[in-house]
Amino acid sequence: MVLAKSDNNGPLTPISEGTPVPDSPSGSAFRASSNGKRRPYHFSTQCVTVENPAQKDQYGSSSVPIYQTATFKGMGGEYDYTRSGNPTRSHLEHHVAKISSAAHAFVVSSGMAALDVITRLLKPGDEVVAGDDLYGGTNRLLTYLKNNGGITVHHVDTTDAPSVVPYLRAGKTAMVLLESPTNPLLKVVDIERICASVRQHAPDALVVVDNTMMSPYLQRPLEHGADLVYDSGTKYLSGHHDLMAGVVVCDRDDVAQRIAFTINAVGNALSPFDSFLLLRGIKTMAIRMDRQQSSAQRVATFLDSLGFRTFYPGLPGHPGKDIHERHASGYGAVLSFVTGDKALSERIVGATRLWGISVSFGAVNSLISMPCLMSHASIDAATRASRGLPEDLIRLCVGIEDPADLLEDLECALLQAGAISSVELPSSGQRRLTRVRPDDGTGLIGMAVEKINLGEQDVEKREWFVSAPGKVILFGEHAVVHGVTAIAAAVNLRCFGLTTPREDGKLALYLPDLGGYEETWSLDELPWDVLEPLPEGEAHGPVLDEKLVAAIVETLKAHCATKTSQAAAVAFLYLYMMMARGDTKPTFSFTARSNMPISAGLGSSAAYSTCISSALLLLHRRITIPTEPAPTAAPNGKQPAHVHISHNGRVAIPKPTADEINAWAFISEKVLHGNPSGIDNSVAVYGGALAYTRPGFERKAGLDPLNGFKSVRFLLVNSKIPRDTKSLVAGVGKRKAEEPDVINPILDAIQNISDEARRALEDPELPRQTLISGLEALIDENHEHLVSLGVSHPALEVIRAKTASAPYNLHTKLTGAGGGGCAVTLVPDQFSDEALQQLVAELREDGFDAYTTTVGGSGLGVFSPRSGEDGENVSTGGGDEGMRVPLRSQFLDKDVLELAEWVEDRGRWLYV
Ligand SMILES: Nc1ncnc2c1ncn2[C@@H]1O[C@H](COP(=O)(O)OP(=O)(O)OP(=O)(O)O)[C@@H](O)[C@H]1O
Ligand SMILES: C[C@@](O)(CCO)CC(=O)[O-]
Repeated sequence: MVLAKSDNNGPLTPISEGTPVPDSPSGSAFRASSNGKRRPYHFSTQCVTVENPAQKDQYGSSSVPIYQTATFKGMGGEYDYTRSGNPTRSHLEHHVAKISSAAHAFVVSSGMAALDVITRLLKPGDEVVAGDDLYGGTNRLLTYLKNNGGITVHHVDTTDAPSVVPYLRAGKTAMVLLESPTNPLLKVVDIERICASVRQHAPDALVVVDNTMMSPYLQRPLEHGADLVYDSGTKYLSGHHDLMAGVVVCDRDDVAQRIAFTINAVGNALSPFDSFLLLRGIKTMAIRMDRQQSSAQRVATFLDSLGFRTFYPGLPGHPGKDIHERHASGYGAVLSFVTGDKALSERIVGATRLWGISVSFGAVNSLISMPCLMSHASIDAATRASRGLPEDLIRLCVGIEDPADLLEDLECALLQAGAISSVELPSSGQRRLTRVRPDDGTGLIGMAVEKINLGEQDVEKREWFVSAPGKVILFGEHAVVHGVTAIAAAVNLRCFGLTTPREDGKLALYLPDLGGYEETWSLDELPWDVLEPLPEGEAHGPVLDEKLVAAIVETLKAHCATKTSQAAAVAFLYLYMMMARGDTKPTFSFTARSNMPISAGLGSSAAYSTCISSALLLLHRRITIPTEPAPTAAPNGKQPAHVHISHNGRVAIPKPTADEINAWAFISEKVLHGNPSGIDNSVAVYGGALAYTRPGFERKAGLDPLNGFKSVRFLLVNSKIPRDTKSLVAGVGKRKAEEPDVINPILDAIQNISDEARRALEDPELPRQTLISGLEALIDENHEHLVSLGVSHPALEVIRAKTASAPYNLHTKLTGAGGGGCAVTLVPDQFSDEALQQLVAELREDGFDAYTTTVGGSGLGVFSPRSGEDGENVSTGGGDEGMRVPLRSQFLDKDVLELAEWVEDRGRWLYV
């Protein structure tokens, strides 16, 4: 079938040469216009005009007849056997190609059959890159091929386009499988960008898109560079849940020939009767979907306004909204949300009446389901957890019922399940729905915040600059959370924080590294009514005030943060509020920038936590930083009276101050990481290299400085696979609780490794070569244990293999939380700079980032008050927020590569 392409909104563009020009308006993709030129019909018009000019009906039937026959008489005719071809099916395929603006279309017996036909293009040894938030059935078929077909499958977060690149290998990657938006988390994939990366790095690979969530009405991925698109025709195309069908479309003739061969060979083409039904369903597709998606938008807005975390690309805060809008002309009719409690979600699903409990979507009837119990149950619980699929997720597939009925039914179910409560407002008599917090079942979220009389503001009048390093864990990550000793050192990559005073009574947070997050709060917007202030002189306890965390999260909802920026903002506001004393609340802007990769296992969160902790302690006047001792003036006023020994600012911040900063940085880490061991913030504050054992376990807790690392070179390689420390740490904790007999011996073995490394580093008699080769052996051993703990990742194994291959023969382990992130490689003294450069270049070619580094540098630094002239009390005059911006504007303008040097050059820094 050869048809013309359409633009993004549905109409077709002029027919290309060689295309058969249809002679009937109803079979054509074109309409006449007043100037005599033919113009394309709109999508909904095309849907109803089912006529194939090459296939005229002998009686002029206005509906395509069902050729319910297996065989056709005679020889040499167009059809002989329905497995190979059938007129009803041909009509349907012509029609599907037309509305998909594709050159070729095929219809088969189900959506999974469509994927089966496509994956038969693969051969043993091929690699497939697929998303990590896939439809359960797709996942099942890929797992089958992995186990039985010699195919390697890499599950990658395709919503982060750069993270796909490390897996694209010319000559190896044969297929990249995408869904956008994903089902059921509605994450958006940048199809166009990934297609471009595939063309660059693995030009022979086919990009295949499962377009079922959108249908050809809303999205046509062939126009964005995909090679093959398939749909489960059971969904929007048919629209009535009365048939199963799959659709494959493509433009490439060679691929189409191979697909046609497979369909004929395996015999899974769609039956004549189902072809007729599907053809009939398509006629109303556009009008059905218009109604469905407008209702979906209302439902999503309703849930979002109640404070449920709702996933729908049509909501203003959806992180993939812009990308989605570039690829599609609507947001579809599937959305999902979480309640915070699996049992509560089950009660909600069970309480609905109009929303049918069913798998699948796309039908005229609205459906509700819990993916973890239904459509995604074929993915095991651990994999679901590792892919971030919440167990309490509810998916809604919106139909064509009256939206008012749908909303009312949902509201009743939420009320009946106890997810919301209805309060009558005495003033107006109106009802107000309020979400009930799932953890205690009683407290209400979203209550009006009391206006707080802040009284006189006492604002510091100067800028404060702080900085803290990232870290590399050499031995003992994860095990350290459970009381094992770990060895870590500061790296020369840092986070920098700057406070700038404001005179407008507001607090602001600027996080340029997190997608340019910028938020300003009036102090009375913060949930002070939930805060239980720390009694004067008392330290924060070991447990977070979860009520306050939840209230801050709730406050931030209105500000539409992404998950990462929200976490950073919650930590900042939590510390700010907890540190506040009485009515003395400083107002300022805080800006953080870092020159290390974020969420890559190098402790970016601890560096950030240390920066906010020290800045907030300073601004709340809970600590003071000593001024740099000024050289005493000589009697003649010209020469210093005594020799001023330069320590480059080191050891200038006293230990009690550093301890206080570390304690609060740990609180921030708790907000960000759930159950941190405290090693990352300790390195960020104290710097150097440390052996760290967490308090509260059987071993003696402690924080012992270690020597011996300073001269060792390391290579840090960032796999660029994003991952979440919080869930990785939680995953290991869960395994330890469930399989103590497996996990505890691993933890003991890691303790032995840390002990051995420590002994070796502290042994002045040990020959250098023995030390290095001993550390290499321990690196290998430790990595194997981390693999057994389940925190490695294929990309980390690729990095290990590469660095271990000849001529390099280096030893590498994952560092930090794993699951992606960074690997650390020990670079022996004799290893040449040329070889190192060559290795770095090759790793970069493979899509990784690599940095050479030495470890053990300074910890927390604060810009000395005496040398702050650069930024003190200089007003720009034009500041729209009533703030002074001299340092800040320069800080924001600096290229990340120049940042460290520029910051250092500002003046005198004092370090722990
Ligand atoms: N420069 C920054 N600006 C703002 N927030 C930051 C910055 N760096 C880190 N963060 C916060 O820390 C989080 C990253 O923490 P995560 O634990 O995932 O990575 P990491 O600390 O780099 O790795 P690891 O803990 O495994 O060593 C971010 O999501 C963000 O909330
Ligand atoms: C995985 C972990 O051991 C290191 C993260 O950098 C967690 C921790 O110690 O907090």
